[in-house]
Formats: sequence, C-alpha cells, structure tokens
Amino acid sequence: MSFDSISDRGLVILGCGRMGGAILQGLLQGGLPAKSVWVITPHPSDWLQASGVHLSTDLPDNPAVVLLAVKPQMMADALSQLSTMRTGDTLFVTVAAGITMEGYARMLGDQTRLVRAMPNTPSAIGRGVTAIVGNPKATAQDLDIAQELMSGVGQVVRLENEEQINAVIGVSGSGPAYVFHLIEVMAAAGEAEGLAPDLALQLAKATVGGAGALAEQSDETPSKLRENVTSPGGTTAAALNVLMDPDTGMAPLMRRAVAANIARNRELGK
Ligand SMILES: NC(=O)C1=CN([C@@H]2O[C@H](COP(=O)(O)OP(=O)(O)OC[C@H]3O[C@@H](n4cnc5c(N)ncnc54)[C@H](O)[C@@H]3O)[C@@H](O)[C@H]2O)C=CC1
Ligand SMILES: O=C(O)[C@@H]1CCC=N1
Repeated sequence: MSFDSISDRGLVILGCGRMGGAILQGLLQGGLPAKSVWVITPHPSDWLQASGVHLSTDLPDNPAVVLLAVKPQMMADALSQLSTMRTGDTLFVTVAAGITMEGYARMLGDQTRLVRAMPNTPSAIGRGVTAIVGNPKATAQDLDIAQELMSGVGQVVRLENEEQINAVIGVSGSGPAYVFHLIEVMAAAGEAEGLAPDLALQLAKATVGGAGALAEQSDETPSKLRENVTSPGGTTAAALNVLMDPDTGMAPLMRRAVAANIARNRELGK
C-alpha cells in the first residue's frame, strides 16, 4: 500500500473500538507507520497502547484523513474534539451507520470532502467487505484513498449513490449477525435432536464456515451449489421444502429482516 499523504500529514482516528481497531490493525499490518496515526478514544485497549500510535496527544494540524468510527449517537460530541484542528483540506472517511452526508454537512460544513464506508465485522480477521461512496465534494483521489484504507481489512466495492448504502448495511454491514444467528439456530436444532451442545456448535460453525468458503471459491452459483447437495426426493429436499416455502421460508423472512434494518437506519439518520 502507498500512504504518502497520510505518512506526511497524518491520519486521525476518532473512536477506536471494534471497527476502528480492526481498520487500524489492517493499516499497520499493511505498512502504515504507527507514528503517522493519532487516535482519540476514551479507553484505549492494551493493544492500542502498545501499538506506537499517538494517544491523547496534540493532534496534527490539517491531517490528510480523519476516520470517524464512533457510534452514530456519539458522533456530534466526538466531532467537537476536532474543533481546534484545521481540517479545511482534510478528507473525512466515516464508517458510522445512520448518519447521512447531509448530516455530516451540518456538523462539518458543506465544503467537507467525505466518503461514507460501510464495513462489517469479519474485518477483524481481514475478511471484511466494505462499500464506499463519496459526497459531491469528494474527488476520485479521495475515493482511491478511502479504498486503500479499507482494503487493509478485506474487499472493497464502490456504490453509485448514497441511497444504496442502506441496502448494503441491511445485507453485508449487519449480515454477519444474521449468519451468527444461523449458526446458533442450526446448533440448537442439532441439540434438540440429541447432539451434545459442543458437538452441535462445532458442526454448525464448520458447516457455515465451509459452505461460505465454498460459495466464495467455487465457479458455481450458490443455487447450483445448493442443488449439488440436494438429491431428488432426499433428506435435503425435505428440509428445503420448509426453508424455501414462498410464504414462511427464509426468503420472505430475510426480506422482512432487511427491510426492518433499513427502516431503523432511516430513523437513526433523522
Ligand atoms: N460493529 C459493526 O458490525 C459495524 C459497525 N459500524 C459502525 O462503526 C462505528 C463503530 O462501531 P463499533 O466499532 O462496533 O463500536 P465500538 O463501541 O466497539 O467502538 C466505538 C468506540 O468509540 C469510542 N468513543 C466513544 N465516545 C467517544 C468520543 N467522544 N470520542 C472518541 N471515541 C469515542 C468508544 O470508547 C469505542 O472504543 C459505528 O458508527 C457503527 O455504526 C459499521 C459497520 C459494521
Ligand atoms: O447495528 C449497527 O447499527 C451497526 C451497523 C452495521 C452493523 N452494526
């Protein structure tokens, strides 16, 4: 990775919890010098304290990038800590769900260059997927910088407009939680059918992990991979009759779940 402008002028990270921490780890592993990074976070973890980044020290004037990774509800308070910094020429990259570009324009001014990025928690092991979209002031180079920042924690895709970020949150941003719940309910079903809890959990985790890796690596579509498991009139077909029921199966359930996610996101954005 090349981090010339960040190495020269610095990166400020506001909020270094799960997501900010994962992104920072990816950047340091990708070769960004720790001395180019300033972190503002109330309770720095042991790892963060030992990482060599600047903590609770004077912020750089005019940093190249400010990464916003606090909870949406904390954003206005957290941003007030940057008030002494000259940020006219700074790119803001935000991972917060629920705060729109219009909201940032109110807090940071409408001339601010800003990229919204929506990652997910597999970023913690470098297997995240992040969607990015720039505001009208963001340049092509700003999007390249944001892509470079986020590619330290996994794949990066680009969106055409801000509205699409809602669907991204509904699918991939929150999606790991749906998959973890799938593991929970598969394990519970195994337990209900007589397996020991540890064994049921091991089977469910390995199945979801293995099927996910196969879906990513195979040239076949997920539909074909599903058909490959399903013998006509066999046991999988019996289960899929339940899961693929057009009224009560996973498709209408997922549609409702994603719609609820997006509705909440719009509420948070108000
Ligand atoms: N966890 C997830 O799956 C995803 C989270 N996001 C977004 O990432 C953002 C952060 O979420 P997480 O990392 O999960 O939360 P987190 O709670 O792990 O991290 C937030 C960090 O901000 C710090 N903080 C609180 N008040 C602060 C302040 N005034 N100034 C500076 N730092 C402050 C907290 O101490 C904490 O370390 C949220 O806006 C969320 O919408 C985006 C995609 C996925
Ligand atoms: O639940 C949330 O609000 C955040 C956004 C995406 C994942 N977690």
